[in-house]
Amino acid sequence: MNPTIVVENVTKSFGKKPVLNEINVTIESGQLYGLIGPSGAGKTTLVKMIVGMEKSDAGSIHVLDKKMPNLAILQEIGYMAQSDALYAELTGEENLKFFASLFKLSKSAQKQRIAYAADLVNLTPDLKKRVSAYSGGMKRRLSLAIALVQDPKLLILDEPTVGIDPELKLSIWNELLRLKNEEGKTIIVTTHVMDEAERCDVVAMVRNGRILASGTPTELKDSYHVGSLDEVFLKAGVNQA
Ligand SMILES: Nc1ncnc2c1ncn2[C@@H]1O[C@H](COP(=O)(O)OP(=O)(O)OP(=O)(O)O)[C@@H](O)[C@H]1O
Repeated sequence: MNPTIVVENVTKSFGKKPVLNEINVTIESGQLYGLIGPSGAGKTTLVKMIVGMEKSDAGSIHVLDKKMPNLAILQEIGYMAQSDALYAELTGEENLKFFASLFKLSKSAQKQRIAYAADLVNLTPDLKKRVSAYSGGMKRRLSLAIALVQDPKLLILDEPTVGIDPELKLSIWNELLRLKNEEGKTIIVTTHVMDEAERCDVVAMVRNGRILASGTPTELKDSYHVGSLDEVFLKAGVNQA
């Protein structure tokens, strides 16, 4: 099977500021792929390009064999952005219904998916409340539920667990692993947190718009002769400087 995502020689600047430099990434079907790096490294810009929301200056991106941007492929992508794009005057349930209606789902499948997604993020008791009355963490959880609602082949989650308490964070990670292992979903997660990176099949360490190193967590630690991904990041950064 072809890889789900192929990013080739992608370069991007905003004005005169280079943000991504010659990025190459291949993500296989059914892989949980982590993009890890400090604030401003370029992770969000890269995932926005994979989704088709930003255009690269050079290079190409293919998702499920289609060159991005491609409107039809959006049916296959569940995207959770870093800033919540929610309708504040609608309830949580109405937001979920609205986003579910954008996808090819029957009415009964829609109902089932909304119940599943709301339950996963512990929002079922709050579905009838308006989003304007939600806390920051509740809005993050609703955004994650929206990304999952259409049952996409590919999940792209930009810092999905920021502002979420440890217990729920653990259950979300367990569900991501289940979606990968049992349903064969391909998942991209961006994170600042190394313990989340440890759970990924493959990790790419991003800094200053470049990929410093990539591989499985074990491969990375072995090749840098260190015991943690934090140390890999530090060593890889020194090599770049
Ligand atoms: N629309 C834009 N216009 C101008 N500069 C931008 C724009 N979007 C991002 N940038 C700049 O691009 C760089 C990379 O930003 P990006 O959001 O991709 O980083 P990130 O790794 O996702 O960071 P964080 O973890 O804080 O979200 C930053 O210096 C940011 O200021």
